[in-house]
Amino acid sequence: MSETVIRVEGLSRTFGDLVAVDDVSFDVRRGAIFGLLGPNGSGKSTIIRMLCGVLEPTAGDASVLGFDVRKDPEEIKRRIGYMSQKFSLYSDLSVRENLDFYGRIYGLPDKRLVERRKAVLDLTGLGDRIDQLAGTLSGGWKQRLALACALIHEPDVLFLDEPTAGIDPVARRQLWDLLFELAAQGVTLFVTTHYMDEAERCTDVGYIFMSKLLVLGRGEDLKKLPDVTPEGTKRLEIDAQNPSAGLTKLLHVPQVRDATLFGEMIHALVDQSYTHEQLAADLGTTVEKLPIREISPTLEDVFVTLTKNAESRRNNGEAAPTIRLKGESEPREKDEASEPTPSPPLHRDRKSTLTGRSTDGLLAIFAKEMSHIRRQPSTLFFMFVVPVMQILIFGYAIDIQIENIPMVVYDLDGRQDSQRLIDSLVNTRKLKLIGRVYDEESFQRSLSSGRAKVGVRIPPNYSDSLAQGRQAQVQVLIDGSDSQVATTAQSAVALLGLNLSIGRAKNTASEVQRAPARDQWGELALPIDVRPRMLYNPDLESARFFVPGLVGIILQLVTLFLTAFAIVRERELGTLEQLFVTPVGRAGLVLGKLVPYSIIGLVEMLLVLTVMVYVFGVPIRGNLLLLVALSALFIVCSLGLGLLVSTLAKTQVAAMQFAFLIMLPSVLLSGFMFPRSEMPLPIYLVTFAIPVTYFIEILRGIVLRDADFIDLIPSVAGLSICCLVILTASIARFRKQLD
Ligand SMILES: Nc1ncnc2c1ncn2[C@@H]1O[C@H](COP(=O)(O)OP(=O)(O)OP(=O)(O)O)[C@@H](O)[C@H]1O
Repeated sequence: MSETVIRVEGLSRTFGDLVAVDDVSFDVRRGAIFGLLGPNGSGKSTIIRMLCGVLEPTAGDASVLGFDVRKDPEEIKRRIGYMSQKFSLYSDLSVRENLDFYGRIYGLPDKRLVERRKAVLDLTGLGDRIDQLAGTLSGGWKQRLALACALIHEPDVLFLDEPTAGIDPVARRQLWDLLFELAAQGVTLFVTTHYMDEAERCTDVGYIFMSKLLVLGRGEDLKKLPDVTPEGTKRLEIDAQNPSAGLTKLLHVPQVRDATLFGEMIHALVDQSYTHEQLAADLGTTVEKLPIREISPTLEDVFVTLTKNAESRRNNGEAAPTIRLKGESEPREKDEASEPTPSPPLHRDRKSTLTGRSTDGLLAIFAKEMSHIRRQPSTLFFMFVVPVMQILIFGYAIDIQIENIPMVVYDLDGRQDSQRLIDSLVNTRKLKLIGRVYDEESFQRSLSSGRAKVGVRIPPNYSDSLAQGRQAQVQVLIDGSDSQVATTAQSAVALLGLNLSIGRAKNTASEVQRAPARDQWGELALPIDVRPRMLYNPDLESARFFVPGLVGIILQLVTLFLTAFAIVRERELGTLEQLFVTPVGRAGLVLGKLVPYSIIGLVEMLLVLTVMVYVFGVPIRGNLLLLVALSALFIVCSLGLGLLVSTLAKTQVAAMQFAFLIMLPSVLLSGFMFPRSEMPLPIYLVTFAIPVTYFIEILRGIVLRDADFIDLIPSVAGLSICCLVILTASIARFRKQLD
């Protein structure tokens, strides 16, 4: 008897209350083509996932090549190949890149990889298309590529989950020819399918219905089952003129136990005693005009009959035990003493660089990720051009220095003093004279139309009042609809009024020789001299304040979006599931995906800093190395956030929404736009949970104030805590999803 390669005993799997696989047992021998059939949702894929070591059984045991699916899933993954239901390779990589990626994932050394690549290309006939992008292959060729990738490491067992779904009959046949070739080479094939003709091609078949294995055996033996063609009955194929009408008639005939359409023919299970003449008469014709022949059942007949029987048994509350036919597929009696020993590898040369550590596959994933990035111009654009555009647009647009506020003057005095007042207003540079008006209505209208934000009315007696030492009143109307503009205008005119008044007061005091105070040179001076001095940003340029903060926001935006999308996209395409069936380690998977983006993050950071220094003229006063080191910490934190988003979002659209949800408070509450100290207490407390808050403090500290590490300890501590919490949460969630 041939060696057993897959052994399944009492295997069950539940998802909550749903029993997906119920007490299933079977054996598969080496070199067999074992077909598992069953309707949608009957549990076929769940069985495959358990056998591939990616889903833990709820009960029962299973082993593949002698390795227990619970204890040694990684050993199994190294030795099996898996081809999933839908195309789950990388569309933006070429045939060669896909093959090389899988080769490296399985740790094939370079020389071996070249040999194996050639072998699988020869087998699948893909050699001419080696540089074609996988996404541009037709359905049949895609499946060949999937098969080639699944074979690159010479697996002993190949699991194929509905490999021919959605491809044309010719491509289907060609794929089956390849499978026969593999079986002839000694590879064991485990195939699930809906197609009965494919079931006929299998050496052994199992039929699963509503999570239970109903029948198991060789196709030919199954067809002879008494349940399928009970004693005293026969199966006929009837070539009726009008098969549908004929079927309806036959279903009412007592001797007809069952009838169904097979293309243009009627297949009927009838009593042995029911003659062809009677049948022809029941169909309203004669036996000469009605070709009838006795046939043996097809596998479809077998499964349809067994399903009906199982349903009626189930309805009667009876158990439906698995029907097992003698043969290789029959499970052995469980023998505790003789635990199966791992089979010797079928293939000779299984050299591999796999270490069995969790970092296996890191380099392969890293290289693949870099290829994705290279291939996608939109990603490159998003990574390098968008940040520069953002910093330029935001840096210029977010300018809180308000100057040149439009002003109209209604000068009723029109003499030298009033002109001096107007000149002084313009000289503040906060106000810009856009016109003069000569009547009250025009004065009001220029404000109500929004043409001017400030209106200055100088009374007719302005010069006289000054000359006579009386108080001169000047009316200034300010449009308050934009509070920032209004406040600037208000303080500009108030300050100007005060300065002009002090000037006049000084002159008067000088004339009467009554100085309120004198400076050290004996000159007339103000009694109290307050001297404010601006540090770090003496000209109060808003670019200096905003641009370093922008660096932090842009860095978070790009790294967060890229990481979240890179992982969610892979999940959406099904390639992540495909990767889980390979020996790639968890750390290898996570790091392989994150490291490229952290490198990109750092490069991007330097790019944005360059724009900051050379375009906005904001020099970095502090230590650049310290800035880069702390930026690296922030990038790790941002990547962690991306990973977290990828564990929460199932689709790329959802990832986008989650990422925005994170970005909004980062922009509005981090102190980037509005000072945190002005926020209400509850919101202020929330700002401590936003990582970019600390990074903006660090950036402003190093860039503007030459802050050193000691100055930054509180921010570094805050950022480190955020980083730790986010990474722990995201890695824990990500790991759980891998299990
Ligand atoms: N991760 C899961 N969580 C919850 N239910 C699941 C999960 N995976 C599978 N199921 C359920 O288990 C049952 C069996 O699913 P399975 O995918 O194994 O069926 P299948 O026979 O392969 O169907 P198909 O031919 O459509 O692929 C289905 O009802 C399915 O909804």
